[in-house]
Amino acid sequence: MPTPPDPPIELLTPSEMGRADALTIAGGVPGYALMLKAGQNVADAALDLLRETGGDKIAIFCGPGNNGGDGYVAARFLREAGLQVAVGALGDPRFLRGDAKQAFQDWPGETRAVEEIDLGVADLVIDALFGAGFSRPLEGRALQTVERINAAGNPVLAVDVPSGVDGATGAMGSACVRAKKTVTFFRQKPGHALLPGRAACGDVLLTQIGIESAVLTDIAPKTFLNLPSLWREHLPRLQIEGHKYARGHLLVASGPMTRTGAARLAARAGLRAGAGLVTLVSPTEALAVNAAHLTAIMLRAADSADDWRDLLADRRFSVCVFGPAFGTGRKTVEIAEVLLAAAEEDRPLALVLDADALTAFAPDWEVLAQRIKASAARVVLTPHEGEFSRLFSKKAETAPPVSPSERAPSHESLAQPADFTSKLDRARAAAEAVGAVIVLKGADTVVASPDGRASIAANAPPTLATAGSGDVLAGLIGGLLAQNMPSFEAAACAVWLHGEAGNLFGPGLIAEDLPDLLPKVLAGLARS
Ligand SMILES: NC(=O)C1=CN([C@@H]2O[C@H](COP(=O)(O)OP(=O)(O)OC[C@H]3O[C@@H](n4cnc5c(N)ncnc54)[C@H](OP(=O)(O)O)[C@@H]3O)[C@@H](O)[C@H]2O)[C@@H](O)CC1
Ligand SMILES: Nc1ncnc2c1ncn2[C@@H]1O[C@H](COP(=O)(O)OP(=O)(O)O)[C@@H](O)[C@H]1O
Ligand SMILES: [K+]
Repeated sequence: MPTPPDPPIELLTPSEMGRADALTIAGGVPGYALMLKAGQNVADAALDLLRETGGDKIAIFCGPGNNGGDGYVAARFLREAGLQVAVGALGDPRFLRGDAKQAFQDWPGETRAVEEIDLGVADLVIDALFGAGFSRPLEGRALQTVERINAAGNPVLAVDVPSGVDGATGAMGSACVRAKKTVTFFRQKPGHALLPGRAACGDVLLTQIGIESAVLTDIAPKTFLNLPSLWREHLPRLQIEGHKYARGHLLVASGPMTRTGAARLAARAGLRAGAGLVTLVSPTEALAVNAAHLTAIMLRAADSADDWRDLLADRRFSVCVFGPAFGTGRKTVEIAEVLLAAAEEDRPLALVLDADALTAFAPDWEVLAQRIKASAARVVLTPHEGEFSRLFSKKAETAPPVSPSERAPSHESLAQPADFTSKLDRARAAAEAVGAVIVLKGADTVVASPDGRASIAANAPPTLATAGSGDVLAGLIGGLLAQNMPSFEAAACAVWLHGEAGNLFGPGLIAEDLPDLLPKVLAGLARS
């Protein structure tokens, strides 16, 4: 029997996790049984860490909710395992309720105030202050406790999420615990993948506590880790009898004479990603410089929006990457409009609008949204944070649709400051408002689809922060779209391939290196 493919890895918001919990309890599993298993998993992870670092003294900081409850359970198991356990409570533990109260009552040791815990002697700190219920920036005693834990510098094991990190958004307010490891339960949360939360978690250990995956049918999560399991089944498959046109013909628009490199990077990436043919469309003045650098990639001239209209009369051109280093003037808007208008039901066309093509519309995102919605083209927009803010800085005249996530931005403007508004929510709201797949780039690139699905990538190395690497990404997306991969999956796949190529190369990476790493990354993907 062939082994079934790995399923996509869902990320559950704290409220979705609450539903998973509630459905499990409604199915007959006591809530305290879940907490016992969670606390046991924390204790096991603590024992593993101590085996690495040595020592037998553990300080556990327990908060006023069920995260604290997990802490009291772990304290009991660790004491039973022969360790010296000091427990500090934030808030009076006599006011604990429900399962956390039970856990406190079952803890046979002493409980002191957090301030009384001596961090100088602890070999390991367990942070069970706040988890899924963390709801506002830390202040007062809670803030002081977190700052004291960080300043002491002991290795920290966080329960569920490092305290101070919002599990839904990865945001932190005033401060958060810096953990060496984070033990979480059932499924990871967006806050484990989104920055700055991801950086505060250390290694994330996913453990099971008796919640069945079947509860996800009811919850229908729409956020996923960007891993091959999310898009593998949509990868292009070569046909024995296939010809190059069956793999799509990708156009990439070049900028003027002194700004041609970005398009060539995108074009080469598109070809490596598997587009059957790639044509660079160059202003006449830049033909010679482009011609001097191209071999397998073809070259055509187009200067005006009319030239582009004529070019697109050839219906074999199926995808266009438009924007890298193109210029932000009126002509850019006109050509984008020609591209969007060229798509018809019987003339499929996919567009990757990147860089200057986004800035040229800024701040009139509603104009872009109108054009996209009126178009039959499949559209992917690939802004980095700066381009996103520029494009979406203007207030909506008519309220755009609200984000499906629990912490929806207000939509006064889609480009909210980063505080407690998540990158995930902003990308989702923009995808829905514009009617295109949004790739909101960065170290935690979010790909959001207008249908509400979203992925978060956690595999990209910081070496990708190098000039031209975004152009390569745009080309990769174009190359996959050319082979008819669906837009959301193509964008997510390209983001993952881009990250893996960066990992494969290591230090010293420049954008030119990326396209030629693709064969190795693709071969590894085929083997996995
Ligand atoms: N769901 C599951 O399946 C399972 C969940 N489990 C565990 O439960 C955890 C979630 O527990 P939870 O819902 O009780 O929330 P939790 O994180 O303890 O915090 C709530 C308390 O903190 C307070 N508070 C919040 N922010 C604050 C701030 N900035 N500064 C000060 N106070 C603040 C808040 O006060 P309030 O906002 O009500 O005033 C409230 O008192 C989850 O992370 C996991 O570890 C496991 O046992 C296994 C099964
Ligand atoms: N710190 C980082 N870690 C991982 N990936 C990053 C980081 N910074 C940027 N990237 C990635 O590098 C690419 C940069 O794209 P972009 O900002 O458009 O650059 P350029 O315009 O120079 O091509 C994006 O894919 C982005 O996700
Ligand atoms: K915690």
